[in-house]
Formats: sequence, structure tokens, C-alpha cells
Amino acid sequence: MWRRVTFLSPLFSSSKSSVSVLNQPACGLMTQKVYSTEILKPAKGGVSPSKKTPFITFVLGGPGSGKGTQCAKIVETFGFTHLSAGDLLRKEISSNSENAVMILNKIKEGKIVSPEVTVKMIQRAIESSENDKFLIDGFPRSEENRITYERIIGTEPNIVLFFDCPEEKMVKRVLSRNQGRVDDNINTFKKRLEVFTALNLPVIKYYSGKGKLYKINAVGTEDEIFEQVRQVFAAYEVIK
Ligand SMILES: Nc1ncnc2c1ncn2[C@@H]1O[C@H](COP(=O)(O)OP(=O)(O)O)[C@@H](O)[C@H]1O
Ligand SMILES: O=c1ccn([C@@H]2O[C@H](COP(=O)(O)OP(=O)(O)O)[C@@H](O)[C@H]2O)c(=O)[nH]1
Ligand SMILES: [Mg+2]
Repeated sequence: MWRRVTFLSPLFSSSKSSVSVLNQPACGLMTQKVYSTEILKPAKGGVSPSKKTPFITFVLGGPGSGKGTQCAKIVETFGFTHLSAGDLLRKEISSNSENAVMILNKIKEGKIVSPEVTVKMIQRAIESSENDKFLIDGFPRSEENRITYERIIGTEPNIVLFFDCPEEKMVKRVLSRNQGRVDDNINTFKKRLEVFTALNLPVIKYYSGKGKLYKINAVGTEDEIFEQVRQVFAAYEVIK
């Protein structure tokens, strides 16, 4: 069972570190009593009930906000398994699966792949791993994604990180990412940003309302940003 020890409260957060929860006042690092985090039983068809309930972190933010970069650091420091929804979809394209063409077209257009496809991929990845702590990066990108995940997996995430980044930084980062991605061009970036604003921000607001959201200021060096992230995880017993 996951326990939060030093509790960086999602309701009260540090103004100095810029870690905060959307629409909440910044009031400093809080130490609270040890308590068990909410554990929901997986529904029928969800992650195998014989396994320990995993600690799930959703990692959200616009295109180029630095999600993947910070996930690599979280893996290194805290031993999570990194599941990038975008990487899983790109793997499906490379493997020429039955959904490959549909996925490629959605990615080129900056649109969202059908939630059943993405959730099944995530479910398979969780079930085939021995780890019990996962970063789900770039998902859920819409309320439909979120609701489908909850229906199929049967749990909510333990926490949600939101990398808050201004558009001018995101566009610069995406256009100099240099990974040969079909969607790293100005036209697809604009579409992705529209989709992010229209469909992903409601998910971020939803988790803020649930007290699960940690907003990270995604401007600064990778290390400066990771310092904020580190504070969030250091408050949980998830250190390697
Ligand atoms: N803090 C940062 N400052 C400058 N460039 C960054 C920073 N964090 C990430 N990058 C770069 O920006 C690009 C996008 O980062 P990435 O982690 O892939 O973002 P996302 O997964 O949110 O799209 C990458 O080329 C990465 O090296
Ligand atoms: O749950 C997801 C995650 C990604 N994508 C698609 O994959 C693209 C790239 O996602 P990724 O997370 O790799 O992009 P990033 O935000 O990291 O630049 C998105 O624009 C979508 O078209 C999707 O449909 N569903
Ligand atoms: Mg990414």
C-alpha cells in the first residue's frame, strides 16, 4: 500500500518552487500525518487483481512542454517505468499493426487516437511489467480518454503532474526537437496546441478539482524543473 510521508499537499503548495495546484493559493510545503493513498479496486477486465495495485502518475502538458525529458529523470531517480502514450502509438506504426495507418494519420493531423486503442496499449504495458510504479506520459489527452481509462483499468491515477509552459517556449522546443517526428512542424504544432487547449485542459481542471494535480513551472533549465518534480515525489515512499 502506498503511503505519503512528508506530504506536499496538492491544496497547499510552494510558491518558491513554483509547484502548485491549478487555481489554488501557494502556501508552502506542508508536513502532514502519514496516511494511505486512495486505492480503488481494478474493475473486471482491468489490471490483473492478483498484482499489487500500482502507483500511477499521469504526466500532462502541451506539446514540447518537457514531459518526456522530465519522465527520464523521474525514472532515473525514483525507479518508475515510463509509458509514453505517444511512443507506444509510434511503436504500433513501426510494427505495421492493423491500426498503424489510422494512428499515423491521427498523429500527422495532431488529432487524438480512439481511446480504446490507447488504453489497451497502456493496459498491456502495465500488465507485462514487474514494476509497481508507472508514469503515463501524454495521456489522458481528453475527457473521453480519461473516462475510458477509468472504465477499462478501474482506477484513478494517484497523482497528476502538469507541466505548465508558455506557447513560445513549446513551439521553439518542438521545432528543434530533431527526432524526425512527422508532427514536429509548425502546422501540426498549431493543431496540437488547439487540441490541447480544447480537450486536455478540461482533464487538468478535473484533476485539480480532485486535489490530485501538481502544477510545475516548465520554464527554466531541465534541472531547475526537475527540482520541483523531485519535491513532489520525495513526499511519497516511492524512492528506489
Ligand atoms: N527545460 C528545457 N529547456 C530547453 N529545452 C528543453 C527543456 N526540456 C526539454 N527540452 C527539449 O525540448 C524538446 C521537447 O521536450 P520533450 O521532453 O520531448 O517534451 P514533450 O514530451 O512534452 O513534448 C526536446 O528536444 C527536449 O530536449
Ligand atoms: O494518448 C494519446 C497520446 C498521444 N496521441 C497522439 O500522439 C501524438 C504525439 O503524442 P506525444 O505525447 O508523443 O507528443 P508530445 O506531447 O510528447 O510532443 C499526439 O499529438 C496525438 O496525435 C494520442 O492520440 N493519444
Ligand atoms: Mg513527449
